[in-house]
Amino acid sequence: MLRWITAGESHGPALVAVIEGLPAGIPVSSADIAVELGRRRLGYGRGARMKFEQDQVTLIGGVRHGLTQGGPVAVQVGNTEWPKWEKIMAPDPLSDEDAAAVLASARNAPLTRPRPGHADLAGMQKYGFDDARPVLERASARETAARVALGTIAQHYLRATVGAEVVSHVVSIGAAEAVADVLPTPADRAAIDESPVRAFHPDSTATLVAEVDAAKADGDTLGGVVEVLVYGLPPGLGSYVHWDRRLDARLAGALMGIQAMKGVEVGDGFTTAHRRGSQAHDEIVPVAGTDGSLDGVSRRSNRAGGIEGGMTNGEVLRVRAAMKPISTVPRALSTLDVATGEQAQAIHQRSDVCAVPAAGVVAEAMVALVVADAVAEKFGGDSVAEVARNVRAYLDTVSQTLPVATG
Ligand SMILES: Cc1cc2nc3c(=O)[nH]c(=O)nc-3n(C[C@H](O)[C@H](O)[C@H](O)COP(=O)(O)O)c2cc1C
Ligand SMILES: C=C(O[C@@H]1CC(C(=O)O)=C[C@@H](OP(=O)(O)O)[C@H]1O)C(=O)O
Repeated sequence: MLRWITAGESHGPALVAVIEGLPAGIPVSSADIAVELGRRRLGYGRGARMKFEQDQVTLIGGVRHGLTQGGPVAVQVGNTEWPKWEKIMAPDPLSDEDAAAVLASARNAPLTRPRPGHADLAGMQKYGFDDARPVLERASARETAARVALGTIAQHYLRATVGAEVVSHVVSIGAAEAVADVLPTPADRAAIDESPVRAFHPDSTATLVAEVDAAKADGDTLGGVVEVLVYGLPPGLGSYVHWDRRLDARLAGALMGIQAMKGVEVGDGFTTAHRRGSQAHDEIVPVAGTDGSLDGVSRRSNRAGGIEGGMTNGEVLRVRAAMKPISTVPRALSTLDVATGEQAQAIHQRSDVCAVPAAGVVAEAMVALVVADAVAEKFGGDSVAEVARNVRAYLDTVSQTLPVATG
């Protein structure tokens, strides 16, 4: 079982993340994590903050000379903007002089006009704050940098043990849909990252970019849909025996746990609900070996997205997440000022117009973490070699559970 947790605020000194339960021998370095964090910062429509702020990765524990050691792995993602926030976000009590300076600073002006759609108002009510600052500091999707750091390790674990690879792409932004003809494979990762909107089909990029430009020109914001695919998973990860062991349920929870995600689809999900059964399921076909005997099974389609009965079925895992539009809307929405009780316009200093491309990278991380957990649960093992051995032994067993020779 993998356990992991993140801590830290948007304008704090650093985010930290710890993951426990990984075997020894997973190759990973701070440079690998930095590459993934760089991917998360990209994307057409991101706000000014992404340009001037930088992530500083430090592996604090659990990794030696590029390999995990079997203990908890701790990662710190430092924030280069910290000096500007050092007093406003200071963990320790301030001297009278510093407290007076913070009170007078424009940067620390109380945020009393909560944004509809953000965590501000409900967070203030829940925790008893009269200022949205402490709420938005932790609700902010800056925290997803910590998840992507852990997701990098999860992806390396999947590659080293079961040989699985994760890829994500943007399916739509606002009302603009990407061309959907063939699914991307891991070989397409670099090409997808080269698109400013992380679209796979080259004809999609201009359409999606134009949608972002139009929203920006209108002082508005956008959401969209991202898809994550995992290639190379064995059948039998997750289980049908209990609701909280179902892999689809675990993936849905993890994806919905990303800030601003409001829908999750497994395979053809919502479309399948409109189909008849004969058009909904993935027919099973035997695969013959060179001598004509049964060598495996395959499917005529993959509408289920690689999961049946809460378990992987050996096909490509495919899930989507729907992101709502960014709630810090430049043409600010109506709210109340909690300091006066009067009608007001919601806070708007700066924000992303659209963060869907970045959300795809975060979704990859969440999927990798859930699938890595399911692999750890099924195969155990304290070293990568032991996990890989367990995987091979299981795959041999799986082929033996198929009916005997057909030919
Ligand atoms: C990568 C990413 C970037 C985001 N950027 C912003 C942003 O710049 N401004 C904003 O208001 N919300 C942004 N959000 C969404 C908020 O974090 C989110 O709406 C808020 O935490 C409330 O949670 P909820 O939308 O799940 O209810 C972003 C989300 C993600 C995943
Ligand atoms: C900092 C990141 O994203 C932030 C997520 C976010 C939000 O409300 O979720 C709001 C914006 O921050 P600010 O309100 O300070 O401009 C984004 O820039 C990041 O992704 O690293």
